[in-house]
Amino acid sequence: MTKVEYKHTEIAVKKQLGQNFLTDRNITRKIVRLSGAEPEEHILEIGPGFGALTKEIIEICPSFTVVEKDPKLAAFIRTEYPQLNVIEADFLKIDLEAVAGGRKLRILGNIPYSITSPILFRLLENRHCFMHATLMMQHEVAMRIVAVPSTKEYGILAVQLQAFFEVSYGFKVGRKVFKPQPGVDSAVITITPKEQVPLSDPEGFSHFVRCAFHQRRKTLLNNLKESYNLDAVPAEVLKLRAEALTIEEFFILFKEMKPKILS
Ligand SMILES: C[S@@+](CC[C@H](N)C(=O)[O-])C[C@H]1O[C@@H](n2cnc3c(N)ncnc32)[C@H](O)[C@@H]1O
Repeated sequence: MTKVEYKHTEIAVKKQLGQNFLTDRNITRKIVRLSGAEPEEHILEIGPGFGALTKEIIEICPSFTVVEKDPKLAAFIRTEYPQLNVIEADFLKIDLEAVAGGRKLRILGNIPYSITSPILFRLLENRHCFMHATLMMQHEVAMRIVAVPSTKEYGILAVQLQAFFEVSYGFKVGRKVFKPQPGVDSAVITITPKEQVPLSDPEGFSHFVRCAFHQRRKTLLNNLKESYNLDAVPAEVLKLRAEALTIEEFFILFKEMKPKILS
C-alpha cells in the first residue's frame, strides 16, 4: 500500500480515486494561469487532494468551492483553507446547477484518470452551468478530445465534445511531477461551451454519433442504415467513414436523416 504524507495528514493512496498528487509548483501555476481565473469569479475545483492547485487559485480568488470525495482529504482542505466551501461528495453525483446557483462556474481540476469520461459527459450535460473548464487528464485522452478528422484519435469523444465546446490543448505534463508517479503522462486542456449549437435534439445527436462510429472501418451507410432513413443524404456522403467528417458535416448529416421507427 502506497502512503503519501503532506503536512499533518497521511493517506493510503486510493488508486480508484486517481490519487496522483502534483508536486511541481511551476505546473500548478501554469494551470491556473491557463484557466484565466479572476477575482470575484465563481470557481469550482474538482478533487483538490492536498491542495496543490487550490493554493494557487486562492492567490487569485480568496474564496471558492471545492468538491472532494475522499473524506480525509476533504477534512484536510477544510482545516488548511477554512475560507473555502468544501463539498465532500462524488463530483458525478452533485447537483451542478445548485452549486452554480445562477452564476456560471469556472471549473478547474486535475481529475482522476479512472472517471475522466464520466466527468466530461457530466460537464456536457451541465454545459449551461459553466463558462470555462481547465482540466488535467491522461495525455492520450486529451489527444482524443482535441483530435481532428481523419486521424486515429478522432472518434466519439472528439465529436461529442467539439460539437458543444471549443476545446483547446494547453500543454503536456510528464509523469515525474506526480506522487505517486502514474504509468502515463498527462496534459491540460480547456473547454468552453459554445454559445450557439445548431441542434434541436442534442440527445438524438449523441445517439447518432455513437451509431456513426459503431464500427470505425465501416461506411456511414453501413453503420446508419439500420436505425435511420437515409433517403435525403447524398450517396457520396454515405460512402465515407464517420472519421472523415468535420463537426459541421456531422451537423448537416444529422439534419438530413430521419430516425426509423423500429417496431
Ligand atoms: C489526480 S488527484 C488530484 C489532486 C490535486 N488536485 C493535485 O493536483 O495534486 C484527483 C483528486 O480527485 C479526488 N477524487 C477522485 N474521485 C473523485 C470524485 N468522484 N469526486 C470528487 N473528487 C474525486 C481524489 O481523492 C483526488 O484528491
